[in-house]
Amino acid sequence: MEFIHFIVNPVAGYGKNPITEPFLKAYFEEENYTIQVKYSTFKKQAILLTKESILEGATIIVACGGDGTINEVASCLVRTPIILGIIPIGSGNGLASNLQIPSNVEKAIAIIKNKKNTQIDVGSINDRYFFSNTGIGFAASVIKNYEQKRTHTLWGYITATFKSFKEFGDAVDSEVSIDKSQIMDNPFMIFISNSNELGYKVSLTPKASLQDGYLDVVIVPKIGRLKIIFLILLMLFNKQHILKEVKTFQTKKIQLYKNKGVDFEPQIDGDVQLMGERTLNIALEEGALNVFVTQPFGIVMG
Ligand SMILES: Nc1ncnc2c1ncn2[C@@H]1O[C@H](COP(=O)(O)OP(=O)(O)OP(=O)(O)O)[C@@H](O)[C@H]1O
Repeated sequence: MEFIHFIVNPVAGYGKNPITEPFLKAYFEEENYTIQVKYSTFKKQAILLTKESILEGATIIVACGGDGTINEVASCLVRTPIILGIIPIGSGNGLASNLQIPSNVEKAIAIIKNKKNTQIDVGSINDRYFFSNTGIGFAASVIKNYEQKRTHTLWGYITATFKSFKEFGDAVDSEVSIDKSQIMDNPFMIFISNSNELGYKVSLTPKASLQDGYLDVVIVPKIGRLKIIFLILLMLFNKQHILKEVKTFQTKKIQLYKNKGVDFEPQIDGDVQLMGERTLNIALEEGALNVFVTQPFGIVMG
C-alpha cells in the first residue's frame, strides 16, 4: 500500500486545475493507494502541509503547482526516503520541464504510477534550498515585479521585464564580492542554476544538468541599456553567450558578499526573499532528492 499525499496550490498557473479527491481516486485505486489531498490557502503553507504529511506517514508526496510550490514541498523532503511526485499546474513549470514531466495532468499522474524514480541534485542558499535556480540582479527584479501582478502568465513576465528595465537606472549603488576575490560594482545579474530551464522553454543555462553534481553560474557585470535590450533578446533564443560580457562556469559552491548597498534580495525558485544577510553561501548537495520521472530521464533507480 502506498500512502500518497497531494499538496495542491489552487492559485498556481491560471488558478484552474482539476485536482480534487474524487478526480484522483479514479486513477489511484483504493486497493493499492491511500490518498489525501491538501490545498494551500496562503503563501508558504505548503511547507506546513508537507511537514504534517511526513508525520502522518506519507511515502510519496506530490507537489501540484509550479516551481514555487515544488520548492516548498521538496525542501521538506531533502535527504529523506520520501519520493517527490510532480503535477505541473504552474505557469512556467521550469523544473518539471527539465524533468520531462508534461503539463498534461493525466500524463503526469501516469509518471507517478509508473514508480520510476531518480535522485537529483539540490542547491542550497544559506538556510534555504533551491531545485531550479537562484540569483540576484535583473532576473530577481523581474520576478519581484511579476509577483506583484495579478496575471501569472507569460505576458505577466514580459510586462515585469519591461518594468525592471525601466527601473534599472534607479538601482541602489551596490558592490558585490564573489568568492572573496572578484569585486563587482552594480552587477547586472548573478544567476545560479541547478536545472536547464527557467520556464516557458527559456534557458540561461542550457547545459545545466540536475544530476551532474555542479551548479551552472551566469555572471553579467554592469552593462548599458542598449546591451540589456540585446541581452534580453539573446536570452529568448538561448544565445546569451554571444555577448562577451556574459561569463558562465560550473561550480560546487559560490559565496556572494555585499560590500556596499542594501541587503541581498535573491530570487529562490521564482520567489523573491529579503535575506537580511550580507553573505550568501550557495552550494550543491548531490543526489539529495528522490523524484518520480519519466522512464528515459537520467539514472532511474526504482
Ligand atoms: N492559496 C494561496 N493563495 C496565495 N498564494 C498561494 C496560495 N497557495 C500557494 N501560494 C503561493 O503561490 C506562489 C506561486 O506558486 P507556484 O510557483 O506554484 O505557481 P506559479 O507561479 O503559477 O508557477 P511557476 O512558478 O512555475 O511560474 C507560491 O509562492 C506559493 O507559496
